[in-house]
Amino acid sequence: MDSSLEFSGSLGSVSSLLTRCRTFKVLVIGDSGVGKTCLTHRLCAGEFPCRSEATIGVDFRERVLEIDGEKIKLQLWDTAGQERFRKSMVQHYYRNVHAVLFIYDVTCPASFSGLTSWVEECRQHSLGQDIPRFLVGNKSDLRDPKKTDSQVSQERAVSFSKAHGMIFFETSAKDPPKKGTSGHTYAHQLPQLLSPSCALHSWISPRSKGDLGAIGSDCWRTSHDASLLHFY
Ligand SMILES: Nc1nc2c(ncn2[C@@H]2O[C@H](COP(=O)(O)OP(=O)(O)OP(=O)(O)O)[C@@H](O)[C@H]2O)c(=O)[nH]1
Repeated sequence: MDSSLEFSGSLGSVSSLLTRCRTFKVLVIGDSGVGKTCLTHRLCAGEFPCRSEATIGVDFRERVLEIDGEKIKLQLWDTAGQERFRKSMVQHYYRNVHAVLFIYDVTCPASFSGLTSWVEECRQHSLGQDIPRFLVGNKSDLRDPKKTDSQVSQERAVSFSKAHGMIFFETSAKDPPKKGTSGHTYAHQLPQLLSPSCALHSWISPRSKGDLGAIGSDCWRTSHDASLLHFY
């Protein structure tokens, strides 16, 4: 082989090694129909899908973010909410997870009550307390300030998130909220919520490898850009 070709070939593989980005696995769980597929689609494709069917097993969506000059790949695992579509795959979901999003539908109190079984599933799969957890109330575009009884109040969600060491926010995969509602954060801001500049940074940074114990939700809260988290 021509030696110059050989040389440029090896340079190519070195550069592909250098540009390979670190990948972070984010597990998305919650009852069926709360909008996990739509949210992950919004985050990765930037739009609300015109059609969405029940997820069978798991779907993967990826988004590359540049954080502190480094390219980071978020790999979102959109898991099935229906028990019959999860079956024996569940243990694979929990392997090497970097963060978990617990999703509920703000207009469906049953999906909020269902969160306890998702927390329990995490416990059964020995998810460490150092793994960042987010509580996400989806479909805030459907929130009606006049129908408070049939919706999940933000106070209730804040209290749940505190009890379980989660960061809470409401969002909509679809539309902005109606006038008169508050506390909304757009879905496309979620990558920032997961960004190393708030918490993943200290977590993934090689120099803080020995410091995992210090990375709890309080640390996330205080280091966050407060404008993204309307409740804290
Ligand atoms: N208005 C509104 N509808 C939404 C929103 N997100 C999802 N939906 C609708 O809710 C329904 C269920 O959405 P999916 O994303 O398929 O729900 P899922 O949680 O992935 O459901 P499974 O795959 O069964 O676990 C669909 O009809 C969506 O169009 C939202 O933010 N606002």
